[in-house]
Amino acid sequence: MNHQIKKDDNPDLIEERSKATFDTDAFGAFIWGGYNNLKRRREIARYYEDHKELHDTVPIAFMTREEKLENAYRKASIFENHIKKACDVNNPEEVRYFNWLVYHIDGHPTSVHSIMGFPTIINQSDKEQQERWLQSGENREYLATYAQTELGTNIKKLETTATYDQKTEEFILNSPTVTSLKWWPGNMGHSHNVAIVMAQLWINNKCYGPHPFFVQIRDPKTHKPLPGITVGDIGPKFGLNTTDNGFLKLDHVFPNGTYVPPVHDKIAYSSMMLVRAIITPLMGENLCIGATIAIRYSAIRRQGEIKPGDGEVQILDYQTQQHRLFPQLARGIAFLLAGRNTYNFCNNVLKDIKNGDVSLLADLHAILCGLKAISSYQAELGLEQCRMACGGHGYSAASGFPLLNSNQFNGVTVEGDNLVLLLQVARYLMKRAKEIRYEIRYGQQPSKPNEIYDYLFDDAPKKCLIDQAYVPNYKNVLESFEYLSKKLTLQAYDKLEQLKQRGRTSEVAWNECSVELCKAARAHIRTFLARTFINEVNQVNGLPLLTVLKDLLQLYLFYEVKECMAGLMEDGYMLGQQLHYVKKNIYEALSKIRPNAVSIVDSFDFTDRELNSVLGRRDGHVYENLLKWAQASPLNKHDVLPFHHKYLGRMMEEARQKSRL
Ligand SMILES: Cc1cc2nc3c(=O)[nH]c(=O)nc-3n(C[C@H](O)[C@H](O)[C@H](O)COP(=O)(O)OP(=O)(O)OC[C@H]3O[C@@H](n4cnc5c(N)ncnc54)[C@H](O)[C@@H]3O)c2cc1C
Repeated sequence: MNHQIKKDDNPDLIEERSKATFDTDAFGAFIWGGYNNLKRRREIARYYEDHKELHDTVPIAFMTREEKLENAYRKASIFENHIKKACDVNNPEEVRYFNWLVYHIDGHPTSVHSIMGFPTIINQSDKEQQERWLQSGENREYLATYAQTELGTNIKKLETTATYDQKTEEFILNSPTVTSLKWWPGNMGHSHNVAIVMAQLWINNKCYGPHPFFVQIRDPKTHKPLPGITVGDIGPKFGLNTTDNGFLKLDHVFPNGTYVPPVHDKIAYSSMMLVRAIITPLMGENLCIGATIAIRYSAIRRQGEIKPGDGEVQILDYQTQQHRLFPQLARGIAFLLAGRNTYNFCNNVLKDIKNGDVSLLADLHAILCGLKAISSYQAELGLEQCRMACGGHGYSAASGFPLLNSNQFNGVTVEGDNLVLLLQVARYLMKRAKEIRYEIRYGQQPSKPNEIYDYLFDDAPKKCLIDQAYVPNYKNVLESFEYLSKKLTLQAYDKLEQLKQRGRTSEVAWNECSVELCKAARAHIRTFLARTFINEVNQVNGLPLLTVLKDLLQLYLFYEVKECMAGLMEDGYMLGQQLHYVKKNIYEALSKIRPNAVSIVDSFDFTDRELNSVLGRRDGHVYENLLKWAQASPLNKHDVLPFHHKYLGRMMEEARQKSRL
């Protein structure tokens, strides 16, 4: 049963919705972690809808950058009055959802304080600092950005210095070179007045590595930059243009406070870990939003015939359209599920770290790096598929894709460039490979199961067992991923060791293996994503929902096998005939998903505000609203543009006069 059916909607959507073989609310509850969460999302969305002062005055696609910022500043100033009424402020998911509804996708002027600056203060300050800065930070008496990246430096070699002056007992922060300028921190350009600055700590001519410093960059009252601070916006970007990413030059600045070392040196990265943990479900959500827009539009768009004379078909009936869109849907769901799992894992490990237990830190770090890299990359490619699937209208801002996709572009870069992150996963895998080769497991109790990488130590079947069984065997597919991941890990390790034996330094050998190291990392994350999806589906009760989830899982798993078939086939592990079974499974899953496709995307329960797309509207009334959208364009405020006669008009008039001569 589809709960979105409404009498006056587009008849094609009503027809699609009436075919649902499962309950869309049950699916929604599965996706959002239970019926109560689904209910709370609806209540929060209703609150947002009922409070017009939180809405954009015009679609932001029609606003200049300054107008976007002013609109977001306006909302930020009333946000606090509303959030306590709209949400349980102790529930991060409710807060995130309300934020998303109010500010939507293009960033906003308090975002970095909430997701990076303030969490850093919470996680990395001592008791005295907390007394001074915690409550006031929560009240937003100040707004803190997180300033790590520099114009031209790499993280390990940050050039910003924090030198301890023994005489005055003060730290002096400095940007000694042009490349040391902080560049990119969100909201630093104009909105925030405090920066958590990562700087190399120098005491007595000895460098203690990068450490965070709490630096007041603007006067709390006048908001003018403080002495020694040069700060501003870095200019327009691909997306996120409602965020003022900034530059910062520090000229002998004295931050407050004394230095207290963290419980563990890795805790300095806890803010980044938390953000990475949030990124994967966000990537899933973005991809599901793109799939929702494209699938709904494909259900109302009729173009061409399949059987001559039978009339124009919905473009969703073309197998190519299904093959383009449904895997994005399945991947989006896989990221949502894996993201939810790792977010919980991350919070638990961060608690452990605070208590001095860092035993799971490496596992967490590797999984977060890898998931962030894979989910952001695949979401970017997938959203582009969704855009292309909408033809010409996909290119219009009315589709929502220009804003959605251009903002997605930052996902592969922020919080660590994807390739650099994959290489970090590979470092972790190389440690495991060494353990396998030497038959020892450093620092691990063999009795303590570790689902993330235990498979690397197990003996998987030497032959791929994918067959043409009527019911696909997911275990066989998972074993194939495990086989490939282990093979690529050991191959990369052996090659590294051989290169070192031939005299290469570790660093040079590493660089010469880096493409293969990234492949191993991708294979490890693919295995993790597949296992999580299988585990989640296995926990579902209720046959109608289970059936549709299994269709999506079937598509997900076999599509991923197809993506990595070269690796599976090159050593004869998988045979040509098995590839045939894989493709058969994909096509079969596409046709099973087709009748439920609109109901699946309806189950996400995205509001029109979230979709921000004329093409993806819930009611399916696309064409009349495309006209309304176009008419709202500021260009159409005038019948004749004010500068027309000055240029084009004059040009045409002069040409006409010349031809009369
Ligand atoms: C929208 C946006 C918001 C941001 N917000 C913030 C913020 O709030 N605070 C903040 O501090 N920073 C922020 N950043 C900066 C961001 O974290 C960095 O841009 C990102 O980590 C990549 O670093 P980089 O720009 O120095 O890229 P580079 O390190 O210069 O990477 C360029 C290329 O070189 C390759 N490369 C680099 N190193 C290696 C290596 N070791 N091995 C192999 N290949 C390598 C990369 O794969 C990449 O292809 C933001 C960036 C963006 C785009």
